Amino acid sequence: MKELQHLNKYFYKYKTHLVIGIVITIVARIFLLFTPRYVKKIFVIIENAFKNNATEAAVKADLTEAILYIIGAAVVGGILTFFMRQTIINVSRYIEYDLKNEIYEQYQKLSLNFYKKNRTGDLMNRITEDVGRVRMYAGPAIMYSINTVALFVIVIIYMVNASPKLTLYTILPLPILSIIIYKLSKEIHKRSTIVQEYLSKLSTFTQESFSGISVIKAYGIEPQTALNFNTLAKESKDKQIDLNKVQAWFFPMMILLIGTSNLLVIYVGGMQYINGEIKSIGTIAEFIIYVNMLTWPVATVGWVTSIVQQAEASQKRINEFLKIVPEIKNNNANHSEITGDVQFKDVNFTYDDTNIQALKGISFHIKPGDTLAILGKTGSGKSTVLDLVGRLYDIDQGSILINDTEIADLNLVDLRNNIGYVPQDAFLFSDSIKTNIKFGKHDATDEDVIEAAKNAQVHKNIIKFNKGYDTILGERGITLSGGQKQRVSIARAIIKSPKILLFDDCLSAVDTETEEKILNNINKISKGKTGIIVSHRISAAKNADKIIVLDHGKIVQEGTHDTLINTDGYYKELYLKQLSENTANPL
Ligand SMILES: Nc1ncnc2c1ncn2[C@@H]1O[C@H](COP(=O)(O)OP(=O)(O)OP(=O)(O)O)[C@@H](O)[C@H]1O
Repeated sequence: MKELQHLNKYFYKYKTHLVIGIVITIVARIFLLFTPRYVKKIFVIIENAFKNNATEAAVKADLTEAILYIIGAAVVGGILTFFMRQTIINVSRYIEYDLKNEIYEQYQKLSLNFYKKNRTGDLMNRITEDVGRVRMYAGPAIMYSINTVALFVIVIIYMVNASPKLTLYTILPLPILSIIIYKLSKEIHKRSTIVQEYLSKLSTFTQESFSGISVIKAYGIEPQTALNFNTLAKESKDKQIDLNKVQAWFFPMMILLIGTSNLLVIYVGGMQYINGEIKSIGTIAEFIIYVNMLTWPVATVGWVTSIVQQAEASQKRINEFLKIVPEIKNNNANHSEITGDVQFKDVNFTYDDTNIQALKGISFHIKPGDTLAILGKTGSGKSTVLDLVGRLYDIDQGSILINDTEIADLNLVDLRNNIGYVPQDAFLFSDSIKTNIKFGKHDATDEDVIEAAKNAQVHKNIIKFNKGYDTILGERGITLSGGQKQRVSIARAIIKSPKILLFDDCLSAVDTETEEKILNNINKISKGKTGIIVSHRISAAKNADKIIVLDHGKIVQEGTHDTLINTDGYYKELYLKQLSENTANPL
């Protein structure tokens, strides 16, 4: 229960609902317990009528009164039971909602390292399945526990009053029932976890094969894929049948134990009646109803125990994530003015997980409004420089200054709001093109969106789609070409009009002519803005105010296009190579 203490703050938050729920539960039980007592009364009325030769009218009047009491109590009890669920179960839904938000907020704060260390499936499971199990504790488990305790206390008092000996025999099989249900629930949970695992394996497999359907078809491996699917589906079916075997025991066990208790009541009660220890046969009828009333709540003791154990395990997993202190923290609550002056001073950076030293002693200075181009072989550290400017990671040694202030001392929100980042793999959400472009600036007008798309040279493509800017992208929508995706992603960055623009090899999928146009537009609109362009192409770098060439995390060349094409080294080699390759579009 230690882990579940995390929920206490929520129970406190919804204390009024909970208290009302508990009171309603107790009152509802009291009303529902009118039934057995009035059933006994009916027996007594009839027994007395025979003994005393009562008139038919008098018996009818007494019976009608008793029946009306039973109906009235059942109606009130039913209404209160409805409100019991409406209060306690609703609280569990509120807690589920709060907990999901708490986890999601924490996810957003955690750094990229966290996402690399944890699988997406695991992150999703904690916010869905684990929270779902915790909800079962916060709602049904609490409701059934209160219900059971309230019912038990009241019923036992009534029963002892009626016949202590019969009470003892009646409740004797109940603990056995509880233990059996507990064991069954545990086994059901164990087997259903396995079933769940197989279901998620099956859905991951299907999802991957649909995403990679073009590769599957191109390689003609449909029969093999179908065979793999069949194997997984068969295993999944076998596990489901295993589960059904245990589940099938649940109700027969309950019926058996209820039957045993009923027989005991009839036998022991009958003997007591014959011996004159109980006065009315109605007591036996009353006890039979008690037994049936108690069975379900007692069975739930076993079920609730298993729910609490599962919730404890799930909350433990959730707490593991909630306790992680975000690596990248906002160290400045005040507003930071960002102008776009970016300076790296002897920066070293090593990735934690791979221990790869991606940057070694990097130094450069970009003044507001200037453009820096970074070139270098694959894996030389270019993207890492951009990630560090956006403070996606904190550095090990050296310093990164923005406006002469250490990057870690700037307000993180202001820093990121002033950065427009276009990643290597343009990621677009399954939404309209317009929403994807507006992602960087929610209050952008339609004119702003069109302007940004024009500058990114993608407007003409968009208006050719039937629904233009309202065209939906992604799974249920259309698929953009690699170059179109990159340009929508550029429009998303420039619409923000940020102080610093970061382009990570984001023009690789567009032809050099379009690249030229985009770069010209960016030059025009980014007057006074700082740009860092990572590229493998000279065409993207040649107009930059400064160019650096990286190799194995070190700067091996730096200068302008004119100086570098006249200096032996990587830049000149690349220039000559691309010049000969691209005679149609001279550099
Ligand atoms: N998230 C990461 N975790 C661990 N190591 C990384 C990570 N990203 C990059 N690296 C490693 O750091 C080094 C520099 O990578 P980086 O992505 O900065 O290179 P790059 O020059 O941008 O490459 P490319 O041109 O292929 O995009 C590489 O050796 C890479 O394997």
